[in-house]
Amino acid sequence: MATIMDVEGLCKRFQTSKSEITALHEVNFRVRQGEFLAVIGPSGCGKTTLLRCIAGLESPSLGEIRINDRPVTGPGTDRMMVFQDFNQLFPWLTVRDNILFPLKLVNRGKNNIERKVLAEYYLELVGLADYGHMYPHQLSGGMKQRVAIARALALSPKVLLMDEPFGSLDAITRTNLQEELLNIWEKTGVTIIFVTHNIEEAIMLADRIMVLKSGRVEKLMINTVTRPRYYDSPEFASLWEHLHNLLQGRREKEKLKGEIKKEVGLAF
Ligand SMILES: Nc1ncnc2c1ncn2[C@@H]1O[C@H](COP(=O)(O)OP(=O)(O)OP(=O)(O)O)[C@@H](O)[C@H]1O
Repeated sequence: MATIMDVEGLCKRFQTSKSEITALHEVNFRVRQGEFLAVIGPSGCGKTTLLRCIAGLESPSLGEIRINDRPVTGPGTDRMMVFQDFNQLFPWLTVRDNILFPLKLVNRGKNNIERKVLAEYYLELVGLADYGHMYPHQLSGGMKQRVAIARALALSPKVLLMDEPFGSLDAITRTNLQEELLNIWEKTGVTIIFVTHNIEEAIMLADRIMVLKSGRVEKLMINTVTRPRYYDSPEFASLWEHLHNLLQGRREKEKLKGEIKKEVGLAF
């Protein structure tokens, strides 16, 4: 499939009053049209910064991000973001109006009737057709996240950026929403970049998994587990262990131990 996004030599530095923090070092990768890419890594490794750079909410210190060969220079409706926070909806608007508001803002749809049809379509897509009249405070966390997904998708983004969207949900709701997201992804064909701390979630959802460590791409690998995926399958467990070891740095430690042993052996 065609490449939709190129990230080339991306570096991001933040200047604080005391020091300079390099959140991303020379990050390079491509994303294919319709791909589901998961980004995992320890806290502070640069996952959110990477998404914010792609969203155009941060500008790179060096390097470039291109969507369909066009450099990203700021936010745009071709890249919509869904956050972890349940409070990303407008609390004074109903669920339906939360979806309609950005549609009106960017003038999507010919008129109000067409926009309402669009809003209903996306409410139905996320399983909330009967909840359009309700206000965010009347919804559960999982329902709020579904509205946020519907609101983002209604703008027909080329890339959906998701920053730990299910991170604050209980395990059962999280699993349900993962399944629903896969259905939505299949129906819409949207390209998704999904940040998570959770190895299982990355394996369950993604076509490829990027491991970020200290702002560098440690590994970008194809998810070889065949779909539909099951937590208790041997191939799932084997990839989980591999990723877990990568995140824990076990490989490097073992390599280092081996090298020390060799040196000690040589010395004596
Ligand atoms: N606006 C900012 N100003 C200064 N430093 C920042 C800023 N934003 C991020 N950083 C720093 O950049 C590094 C990467 O942060 P980032 O939020 O991208 O990590 P993360 O992998 O998303 O972490 P977490 O998983 O905990 O959300 C951290 O050291 C963080 O302190």
